[in-house]
Amino acid sequence: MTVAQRTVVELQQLATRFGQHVVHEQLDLTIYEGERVALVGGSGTGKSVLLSEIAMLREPDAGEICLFGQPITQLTGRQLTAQRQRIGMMFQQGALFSSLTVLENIMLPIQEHQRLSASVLQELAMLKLRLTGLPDHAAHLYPQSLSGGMLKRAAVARALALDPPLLLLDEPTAGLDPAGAAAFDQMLLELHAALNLTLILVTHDLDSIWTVTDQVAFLGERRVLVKQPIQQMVRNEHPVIKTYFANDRARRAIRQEQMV
Ligand SMILES: Nc1ncnc2c1ncn2[C@@H]1O[C@H](COP(=O)(O)OP(=O)(O)OP(=O)(O)O)[C@@H](O)[C@H]1O
Repeated sequence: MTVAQRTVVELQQLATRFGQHVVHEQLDLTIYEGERVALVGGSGTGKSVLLSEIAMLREPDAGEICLFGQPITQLTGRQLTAQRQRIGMMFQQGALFSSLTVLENIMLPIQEHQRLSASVLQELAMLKLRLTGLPDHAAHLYPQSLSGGMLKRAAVARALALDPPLLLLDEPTAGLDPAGAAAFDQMLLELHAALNLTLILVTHDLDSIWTVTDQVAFLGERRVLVKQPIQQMVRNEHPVIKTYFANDRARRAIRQEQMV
């Protein structure tokens, strides 16, 4: 007997417009529990906007968004709050409060939703901090004194504060050096396995796509052209997809030849 995969995100016939500018039209996308999905596409194809619609930070102009099997338009206020807690979001610049320490930043969402003693709150926040591989002393630092890599880990720790099963990341490795980006990717894989997460990341980082994701959703022509594993995507003959991955194809072909 096959077990039906549970959908975490289902987008049906989505439209997004800014005035006359149509970003998405009749966009469909389904993401299943446990998937590690990259949202990929040319600049301006609406990847970040789509991520904020999935995060319920922006409403689409038409179409339906179902999260964890529930259409969000049918949710009451309390149900919406509950649904929001099931989504962790890491913004491109980290978006931590500069006046708070890393630990205080992580504690903030927990404080908003749960009544806990100060010591339990701190313990929980420390747990998230350690999960992302940050050293304990980072807890008491302010965001501006962190390196780029540490800042991104702190942002992930905060996104995980409420134990969300779905983690969204907007260009997580942008601005990191190759070693830092590779270490970050490894951390994402470990978090995915340890916490049974569903991951959706907007990224232009081809190394991240190959390392972290098992599915790639390609945005083009105002919709998701295709969702498939990267191994198939790089062989896709659609002209827009072919152009996007042209350099990657060449680079990896050379690497494989060198390995023979
Ligand atoms: N608040 C806004 N007001 C007007 N236009 C917007 C707004 N937010 C996004 N857009 C437009 O929507 C389009 C999609 O933007 P988005 O940032 O999602 O693209 P993207 O695919 O993430 O691009 P990139 O890869 O360059 O980050 C762009 O043309 C952008 O200018």
